[in-house]
Amino acid sequence: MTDAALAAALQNIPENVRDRVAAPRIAGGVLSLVLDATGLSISDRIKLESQVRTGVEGLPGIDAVRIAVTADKVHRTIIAVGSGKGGVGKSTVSANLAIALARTGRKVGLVDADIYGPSQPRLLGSDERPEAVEKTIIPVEAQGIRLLSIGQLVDKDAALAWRGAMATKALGQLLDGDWGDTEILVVDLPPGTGDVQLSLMQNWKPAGAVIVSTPQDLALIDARRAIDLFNKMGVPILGLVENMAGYACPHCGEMSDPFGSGGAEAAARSMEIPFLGRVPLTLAIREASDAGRPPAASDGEEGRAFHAIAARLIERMNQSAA
Ligand SMILES: Nc1ncnc2c1ncn2[C@@H]1O[C@H](COP(=O)(O)OP(=O)(O)OP(=O)(O)O)[C@@H](O)[C@H]1O
Repeated sequence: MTDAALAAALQNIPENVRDRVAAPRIAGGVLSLVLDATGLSISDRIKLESQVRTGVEGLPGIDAVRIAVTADKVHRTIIAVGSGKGGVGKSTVSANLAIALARTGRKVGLVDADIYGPSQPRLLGSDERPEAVEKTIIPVEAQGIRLLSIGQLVDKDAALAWRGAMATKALGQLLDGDWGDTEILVVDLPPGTGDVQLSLMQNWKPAGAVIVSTPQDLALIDARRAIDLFNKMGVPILGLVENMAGYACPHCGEMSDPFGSGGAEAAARSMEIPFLGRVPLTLAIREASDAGRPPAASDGEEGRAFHAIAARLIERMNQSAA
């Protein structure tokens, strides 16, 4: 009878989730089994357990059901995106880099931890509010990536007034969100070298950092400071991105270099860090970004720089993992 009851119970579990069931047995009318929820988000895990329970509960020979849910830890690579000062396009680069990485087939998430200007919801054209299950926030989906932003949790002015402890607590909520099978988590940091940066490095150990700078000397001096901090904390610099490098005339497309050219690449060389590439200053990038249409999400000319930078970043990640 027990064998027959067990066979009937397994038959009643939907076929697409049967692979996740292990060690089923019936003893004293209690059906027990192990359910493998590896890679699933909390809400999908709850759905899976309920599907199995609904399938087997009340069948002849089964008085009670005990399900042990297990999950292997998904290996996740955290990439911090920092800059020495504000306004250099760190958020623009983070968003487009995350999208470009996702377009290579990886599962990518973006954490907007910039308490001074959480702009990712606007850049990704998403005004969806994330929900929470069992106090864990579930990222929203936008432009092929998953997103959690401080800007989704509180209004802009509230975040601006935060000091140390509050900002790091918020960072924790974002990073410990329900990222499911996300493989790469890009973290858009506030500019400079403050509590959020320190907390990220101490508590989440990013695999590496990408530094964004403009070609101006001043920005590069600031960038060096950010690089120093990552170095001191033992976080490898994956590379430097030069943003707003050269101005593309919106009429004729001709490039000019109001701030000189090659400065960031030379600086990267002198600091012995990889140069990941440059993104030109163009009206099209600004307009698309402001309209919530990140250039990297389309195949147009403007996205090309970001795709090339993502490809170089992947090479670097592979090298530093080897
Ligand atoms: N390559 C670019 N071409 C044209 N405009 C750009 C480019 N990169 C960024 N911008 C524009 O510059 C402004 C600042 O960019 P962004 O918000 O990404 O900078 P940030 O460094 O994250 O700033 P903050 O530190 O204030 O958050 C935005 O209006 C953005 O659209």
